[in-house]
Amino acid sequence: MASVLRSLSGPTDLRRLGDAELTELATEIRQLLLESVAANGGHLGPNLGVVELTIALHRVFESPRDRIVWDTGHQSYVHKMLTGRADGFATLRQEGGLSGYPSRSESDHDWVENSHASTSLSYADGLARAYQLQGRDDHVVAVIGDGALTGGMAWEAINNIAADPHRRVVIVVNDNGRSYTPTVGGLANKLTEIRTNPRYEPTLTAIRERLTSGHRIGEVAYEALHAVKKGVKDALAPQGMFEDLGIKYIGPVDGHDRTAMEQALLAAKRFGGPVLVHAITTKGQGYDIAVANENDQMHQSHPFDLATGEATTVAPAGWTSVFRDEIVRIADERPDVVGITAAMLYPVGLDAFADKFPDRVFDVGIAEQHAVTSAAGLAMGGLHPVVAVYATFLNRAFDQVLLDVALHRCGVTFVLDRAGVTGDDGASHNGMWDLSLLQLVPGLHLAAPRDGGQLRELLREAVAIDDAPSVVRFAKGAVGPDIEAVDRVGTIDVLRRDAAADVLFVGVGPLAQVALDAADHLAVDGVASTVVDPRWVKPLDPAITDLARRHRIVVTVEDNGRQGGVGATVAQTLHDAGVSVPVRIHGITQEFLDHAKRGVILERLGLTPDAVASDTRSALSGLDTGNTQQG
Ligand SMILES: Cc1ncc(C[n+]2csc(CCOP(=O)(O)OP(=O)(O)O)c2C)c(N)n1
Ligand SMILES: CC(=O)[C@@H](O)[C@H](O)COP(=O)(O)O
Ligand SMILES: [Mg+2]
Repeated sequence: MASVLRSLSGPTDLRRLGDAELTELATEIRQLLLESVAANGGHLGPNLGVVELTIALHRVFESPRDRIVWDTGHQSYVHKMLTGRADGFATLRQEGGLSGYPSRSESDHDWVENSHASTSLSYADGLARAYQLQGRDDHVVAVIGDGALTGGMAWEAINNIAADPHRRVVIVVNDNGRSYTPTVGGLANKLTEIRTNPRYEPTLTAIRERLTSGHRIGEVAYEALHAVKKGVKDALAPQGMFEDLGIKYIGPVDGHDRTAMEQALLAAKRFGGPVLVHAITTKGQGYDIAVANENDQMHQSHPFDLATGEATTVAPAGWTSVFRDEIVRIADERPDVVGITAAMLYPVGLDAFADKFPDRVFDVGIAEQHAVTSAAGLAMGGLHPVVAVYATFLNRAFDQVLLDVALHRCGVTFVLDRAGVTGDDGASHNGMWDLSLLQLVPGLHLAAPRDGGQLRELLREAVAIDDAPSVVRFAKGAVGPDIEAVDRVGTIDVLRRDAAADVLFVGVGPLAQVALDAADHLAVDGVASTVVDPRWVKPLDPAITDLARRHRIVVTVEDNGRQGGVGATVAQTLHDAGVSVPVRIHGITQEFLDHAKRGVILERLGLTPDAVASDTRSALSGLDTGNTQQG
């Protein structure tokens, strides 16, 4: 690793560096970002875009006494390098290595680990209120992207922060005009105007020259200029909106001009009340291949070749690509079907639909709550919306699913990508909640396809439901070969049927293959099994009770938290039907999982054929000795 970065033991060392060293530091940081993300994958574009901004932040503010909160946290690599963790970047996002997001166990400089967007300003408001009550004069800084600023929570926080002229919160808007794709919405349009309006700077220069060239140089002229400048700026950008709310606006500032950033941040630090610094940056700055990448400016990269920017590991056709193709076929047949994305058009696979039917796919920004309730509105208006989000991000819209969609029996289909263990992005990204949360929603239909063929079939069954919410959830990454059923009982697929079977395996989604392989392991010991895939895990087909009655034990396997998941639902269903067959529930332990590869985590959780077979063997022998332990 290079010299200036190596010489830093923490952010205070930044203040002894001169301009030349600081410029060299920025170069070295970019080189380390490129090397470590090319090797490990990660968020290249966002971090290349905040190099100067982060250096300026840590020179002006005194972390950790001053709290710096990163919204979403995917752009905190530079912050990590400047707070003593540059050496760790060889292990970025690896098991036991550096997390790709802030991590309290890594550093006292890190505060928020949740990578769900739009939360930073609420943390900042809370921290600042605490400081006010304790009479502390420390500073709170929240760095929020233009994308995250489209999230509803951000505006709830702004409403509160602006309420008190003494609330010492510095909001740094990192405005690069992009989430993955260009950020959308009225606010984004105004921010875009200020970034790209050629009139803005020459107009101000011309006014300043005219006013200062006349005889009225001095306060009056300055005030006139200031009033006109503000007038011009108001015409171009929403900072008047912020100031009208009670938040001082500073900017727009070139976020790659470290000196300008430091001046703006110093002014904000001295302001002593709610203040917003509007930084204009470029995602991918310093790596032209990223800047030129139309899809997402290398927002989230797999390991790649530095020379070409091309991924070095070609990801096999995944679940998302199956959905991407099938939703276009459905859209061809069903003019009432429309798509909704929360700023993730490509990652959720709605891009092909949007290309073919641009008027029928809506990007609402990072606004999942709005997405869900506006979908209810679309359904009430006679359309059939398909809301495509990552499973974990639906959590924040649970109330909207429950009471805006289900209560009104709206025909809305939710497609949950990245359901189950995702791994690399840490605890807040695993889609381990939906099979539990959605079990609570009256009337909702919930499907977990085991392969691509079932995804296509279940998606069609879902969009055919027009009087209730329907959900289809699938995992991150590669999709296995289709698993043929030997029979179908009600909505349940029978995948294996041994004669006089002792064990009934209930394999959910892609873990149906784990159940099949575990049955193979047991067959070697002479243990016979039936393996079923419920397909619709809600409502669970009542045939499950008759199937269970004919076995000595039921073993469920799912890629969701154990608490309240499919296994728990099966156990409750059997209990309610008076079927006393013991149930072994295999799922994700109900805890926050540290980052690691999906396969490593599944192994650690015992969601493998060996582990499931071994547990089943001991459960069966327990039955033989009279120990009928549920679990
Ligand atoms: C609630 C939620 N929805 C979606 C995402 C996925 N996501 C991660 S970063 C990102 C874009 C963020 O854009 P912005 O805030 O402008 O930050 P930038 O990457 O441009 O620095 C999105 C949509 C998320 N993290 N949280
Ligand atoms: C930060 C964020 O929420 C996403 O960018 C996340 O990294 C998703 O990654 P995948 O799309 O690779 O699952
Ligand atoms: Mg952005």
